[in-house]
Amino acid sequence: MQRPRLGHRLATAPGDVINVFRYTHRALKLVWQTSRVMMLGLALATLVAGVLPAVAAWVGQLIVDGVVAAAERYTDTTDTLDMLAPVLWLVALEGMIIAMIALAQRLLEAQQSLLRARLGQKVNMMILDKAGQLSLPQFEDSEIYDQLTRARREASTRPLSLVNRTFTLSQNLISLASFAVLLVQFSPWALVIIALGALPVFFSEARFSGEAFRLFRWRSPQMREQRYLETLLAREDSIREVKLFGLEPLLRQRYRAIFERLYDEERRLTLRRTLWGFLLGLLGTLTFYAAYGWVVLETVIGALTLGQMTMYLMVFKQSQGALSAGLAAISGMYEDNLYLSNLYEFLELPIEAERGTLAKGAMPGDGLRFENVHFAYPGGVTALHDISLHLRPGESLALVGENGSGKTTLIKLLTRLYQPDSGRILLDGSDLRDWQLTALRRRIGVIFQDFVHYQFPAGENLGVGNIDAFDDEERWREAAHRGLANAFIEQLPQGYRTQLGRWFRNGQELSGGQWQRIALSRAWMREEADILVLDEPTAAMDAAAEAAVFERFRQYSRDRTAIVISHRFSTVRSADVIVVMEHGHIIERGSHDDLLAANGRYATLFRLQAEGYR
Ligand SMILES: Nc1ncnc2c1ncn2[C@@H]1O[C@H](COP(=O)(O)OP(=O)(O)OP(=O)(O)O)[C@@H](O)[C@H]1O
Repeated sequence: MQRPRLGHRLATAPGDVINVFRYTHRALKLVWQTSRVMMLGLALATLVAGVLPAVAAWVGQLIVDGVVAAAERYTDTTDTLDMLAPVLWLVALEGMIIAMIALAQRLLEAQQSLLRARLGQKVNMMILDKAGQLSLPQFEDSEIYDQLTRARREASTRPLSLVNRTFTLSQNLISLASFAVLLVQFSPWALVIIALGALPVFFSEARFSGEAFRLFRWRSPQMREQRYLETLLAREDSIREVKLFGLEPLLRQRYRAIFERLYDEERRLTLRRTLWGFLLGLLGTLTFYAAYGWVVLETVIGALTLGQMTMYLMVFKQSQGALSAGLAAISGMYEDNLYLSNLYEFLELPIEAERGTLAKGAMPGDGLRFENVHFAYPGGVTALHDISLHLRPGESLALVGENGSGKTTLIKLLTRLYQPDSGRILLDGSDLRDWQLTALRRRIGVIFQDFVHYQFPAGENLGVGNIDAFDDEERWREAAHRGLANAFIEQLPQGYRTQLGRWFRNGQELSGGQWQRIALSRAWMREEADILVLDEPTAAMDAAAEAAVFERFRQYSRDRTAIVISHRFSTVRSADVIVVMEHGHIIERGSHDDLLAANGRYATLFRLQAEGYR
């Protein structure tokens, strides 16, 4: 495995630097859109928290000088309260300023935490929206999957972090400017000393942020693998097999090994970051004490009053704090920008624009045509070669062939989950590409062999088959009747309202065959669909159930085009056309009787299966 190229380059050219910060304004805009009130509140609280410390330092100076002056004037006969009154007022003022700073800080934190929640939700929704727009080939691309995972893991907190840092930076810049006004009166060199102390840490932090980000990117495939192993070890649908095969130790060992490898890199980076942070941080301490000595010296020789000395020391300390906080904010912004680049990379993935506009074909009633269709999966071998076939409305087609011969792929093309590499697929005389996707999908009802077991109530498990009738209980019942699921659903504790699956409270798990009946009924939710496709719908059913299912299927699909994929010839034989596929080619086609008479592949397979039943 390749080690990450850590620390290989930081943005150095001016263009790069600007580029690195290019997401800042987008993050600001995002927060602005999320809540204007809170963003303005944040800005105000930041301003207050930025200006007040300098004011407090200045009042502090007035207090000390006031005390010294009072002490000088003090004699036994003076009215103490009268003399101290101005100083006491100043002390009260200082107390109020400190209270205001505390209030501003609290308000900052409260608004940040509320914004964090809203913004996290917003970014997650953006990611999920985008995920919904990706095409199937994009989903199957592991690079894109990594991008999605990275975006989901880190991106939701980054926009707010960026905004907070922008504000922290402004707050510290304001403080720094106000401190500078005070410090310049002491000496302009004081500013130079402070800057010299803080810059080295800044550069090292920026460098390490870049390295940390590259490490994060480099390890996203491993993180994904780790998550997958977690799923295997902790999900009910896999744990049964994992337990029976005794896979736990092996999987846990893999999980640990990935962690060790990642941890090793992380430890190296953390150690280096800490060491450099400490060494360069010493410089800051050193410059502070140099300045300290200088201020003390000036006071001793009488150039500064005691009050001024107290103020300058405080201002020195606080300017240094403000400068390093400001610089840390900049390097943090750089880091946030790197992570946001991930998010925006994902959000800006090109998606195929919908070009189709047709809601009706050019030749209604022509049915379905495949014309010399070729197709290969991205990066895979050719799965379909030169497929041509024509199905008229009302005709039924059965697809048979060995595993991997291309039957399901043909259906995926028919439903436009993938596009042919060459050739055309026509519905009612118009290319599928020219059809409006929603209009096309409304006409087709498909149940794939790996249909989803939704952890929803039974009725909704049917409702998903037709989003327009999702909640329609009448339609659920009708569909369940057609799919032979009504009998067992009605016996569930809450009938159609019974939660299915084991994930949630009171969930009822179904048998494989019962789930298949649910899936079949789902297909019947699409009353307006005139093309029905069942990809091995009855594999988990007993023979009697299968016979009953197909009896119903024939009854209800009489005026529709029906496509069935099955390995059971008893199911297949009644279809109008049977197509035999092998390695992506159609090798035979015809009715059951034609194919038996031709005595080819179909006849051999049919006899083989019939033998088995004898
Ligand atoms: N998503 C995919 N990406 C890449 N290759 C795929 C993908 N799905 C299927 N294939 C490959 O395409 C070929 C045809 O697969 P397909 O699923 O169409 O076969 P099938 O005839 O439906 O098989 P089965 O009877 O096992 O369901 C196989 O060689 C398979 O490895």
